[in-house]
Amino acid sequence: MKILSAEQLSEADKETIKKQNISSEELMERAATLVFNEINNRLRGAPIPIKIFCGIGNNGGDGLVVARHLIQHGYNVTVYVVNYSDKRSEDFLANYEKLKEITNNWPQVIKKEDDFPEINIGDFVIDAIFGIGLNRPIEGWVAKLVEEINHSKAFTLAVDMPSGLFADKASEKNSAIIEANYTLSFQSPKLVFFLPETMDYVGDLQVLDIGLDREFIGRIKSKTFLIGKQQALSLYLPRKKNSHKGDYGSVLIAGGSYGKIGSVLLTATAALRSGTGLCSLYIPKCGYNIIQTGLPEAMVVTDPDHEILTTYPKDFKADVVCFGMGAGTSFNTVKALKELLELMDKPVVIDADGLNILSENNDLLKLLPENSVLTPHPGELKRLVGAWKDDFHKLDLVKEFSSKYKVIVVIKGAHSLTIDRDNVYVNNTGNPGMATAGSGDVLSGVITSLIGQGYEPVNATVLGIYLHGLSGDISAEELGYEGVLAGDIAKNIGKALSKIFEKDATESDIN
Ligand SMILES: NC(=O)C1=CN([C@@H]2O[C@H](COP(=O)(O)OP(=O)(O)OC[C@H]3O[C@@H](n4cnc5c(N)ncnc54)[C@H](O)[C@@H]3O)[C@@H](O)[C@H]2O)[C@@H](O)CC1
Ligand SMILES: Nc1ncnc2c1ncn2[C@@H]1O[C@H](COP(=O)(O)OP(=O)(O)O)[C@@H](O)[C@H]1O
Ligand SMILES: [K+]
Repeated sequence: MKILSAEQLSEADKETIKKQNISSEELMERAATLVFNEINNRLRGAPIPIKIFCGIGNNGGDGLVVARHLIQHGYNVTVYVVNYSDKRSEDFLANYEKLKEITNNWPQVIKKEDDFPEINIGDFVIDAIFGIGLNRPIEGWVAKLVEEINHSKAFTLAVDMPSGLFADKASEKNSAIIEANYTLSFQSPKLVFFLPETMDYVGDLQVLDIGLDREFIGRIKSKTFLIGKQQALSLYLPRKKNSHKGDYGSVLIAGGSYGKIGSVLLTATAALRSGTGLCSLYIPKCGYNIIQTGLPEAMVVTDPDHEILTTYPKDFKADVVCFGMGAGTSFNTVKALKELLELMDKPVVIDADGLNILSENNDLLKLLPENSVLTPHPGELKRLVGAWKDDFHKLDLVKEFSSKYKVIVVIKGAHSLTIDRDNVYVNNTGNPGMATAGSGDVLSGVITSLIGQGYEPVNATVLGIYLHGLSGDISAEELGYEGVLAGDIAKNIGKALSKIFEKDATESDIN
C-alpha cells in the first residue's frame, strides 16, 4: 500500500470531488460517517460521556459530522469548538449549522484556558482538532488543552491523525501532540505513524477507505510503501514440483567467535527454515562441535583459528554469503571481511560486527557488491551514517548512503524500514516479544536465504522482514511476549510463510 504525503492526499481529495461529481461536504460526510460507524460498532449505545473537540478546519468538520450522527443515535455527546482562529472552513460552517438543527445542546466554544471543560478518565474523547492541515506546532492555550486531554487519561480517539503530528515531517521536541489510544485515519496511513519518535502517539491504527479515486491514487508516484499481506504474497516465488535442493540456493554464513557461536547457529537455522537448499557455515574451530550437534542439516567449514575468523575460504562456492554475527572486530576478522568483499561480485548480507567493521574501516564500503544488504539496528546505524537530528533526517542520511554505495539498508525497529535508494518500505509485522537477543541474527538468515533462492535483494529484504515479524507474532501467540526466544522466531518462519496464503489470516486493519 502506498503511503501518501499530506499534499498527495489533498490532491486526491480534490480529484475525487471532481471525478465523482460530489461536493467536498459530501466527501466529508462519507469519511466522517465511516468514523461514526466504527465508534457505534464498538460502543453499541453505551451511555458514556463522549466529548468531541473540533478544530475549525476540515478535521473539525469531520468531528461535527460524527457528533451529529452520534447525537441522532442517542449518545451522550458534548461538542467543543476549539476556536484557535476565526477562519472557519466552509465545510465546518455547513456542518455547524446542520448540528445546530438537530440538537438544542449547541457546541461550546473554547477561546481560552478558562473555557476548558473538565475531562474525566471515564470520558470518551474524540480528537478532531487538527488533521493533515497542521502546518506549525500547536501553541498557546490550544497546546494546554492538548496537555489537559493527555493528562486526563480518558480514552482518546483521533480522527485522521492525532492533533499536533505532521503527516510527513518531524515534530519539534516537547511539542503538544494528542496521545491517542486509537487513530482512525483516512485512505492512507501517514509515514509518521511508523517512525520511532512519533508512533507512540497513534495507539491502535485503522485506516478507512473513504473511496478516493482509485485511478488517481494508482497514478500518484509514491516512494514510500507499507508492506502488508498482499504485498508479501505478490513477492513470493512459488516452488516448482519438479525441483531439488540445488534449486534453492547454497548459502554461506560466516561469523561467530569464542562465546558467540550461538549467533551463527540462529542465522543458519533461520536460513534453512526459510527454504535454503544448502546451508554452510564458516566459523572459528571452537564452534565446530556446537554447530554439527545443534544443526545437523548444516555443513561446516572452519577457519584456521580456534576463536575468531582470520581469513575467508576463497575456493568456497556460494550463491550468497552473510557475514558478521558474533564475529567481533579483531584486526584479522577485518582482514577476513576484506578478503570476502574483494572476492565477491554478487550481493552479500552484512550484519552486526560486519557492520561495525565497515563503520571503522570506511575504505571497505566501496568494495560492497551492488545491491548488498546491510541490516543495522539503530546503534550500528549511527556508527555507519553518523548521528541524526530526528527520524526524517535519519531517513535522508540512509537514502544518501544507499545511493552512494548502491546498497540496501534496513533500519531495524518496531517498524523496520527497508531503504533502497529513495524508496522506503515500511514493515508492519512484529511485536515487542522480538526485543530479545539474537532476533536480528534470525532476520539476516531469512534475508540471506531468500537471496539464495533467487529473490531480488530488495524483495528478499522486504519479504524477509515481513516473514520475520509474522513469525515473531506467531511465536508471541504461542508463548507470550516475554516467552519468545530468537530460536522460536527462526523455527516458526515456515508457519509464517504458510500464513500469508491463509484467507482468514488475522491481520491488522491496515494490511
Ligand atoms: N475534502 C477534503 O479535503 C476532506 C478532508 N478531510 C479532513 O480534513 C482534514 C484536513 O483539513 P484542513 O486542511 O482544513 O486542515 P486541518 O483541519 O487539519 O487544520 C485547519 C487549519 O488550521 C490552520 N493551522 C495549521 N496549523 C495550525 C496551528 N498550529 N495553529 C493554528 N492553526 C493552524 C491551517 O491553516 C489549517 O488549514 C483532514 O485531516 C481530514 O480530517 C476529510 O473530511 C475527508 C475529506
Ligand atoms: N518492539 C518490536 N516490535 C517489532 N519488532 C521488533 C521489536 N523489537 C525488536 N524487533 C525486531 O527484532 C530484531 C532485533 O534485532 P537486533 O537488535 O539486531 O537484535 P540482536 O542483535 O540481538 O540479534 C529486529 O529485526 C527488530 O525489528
Ligand atoms: K485529529
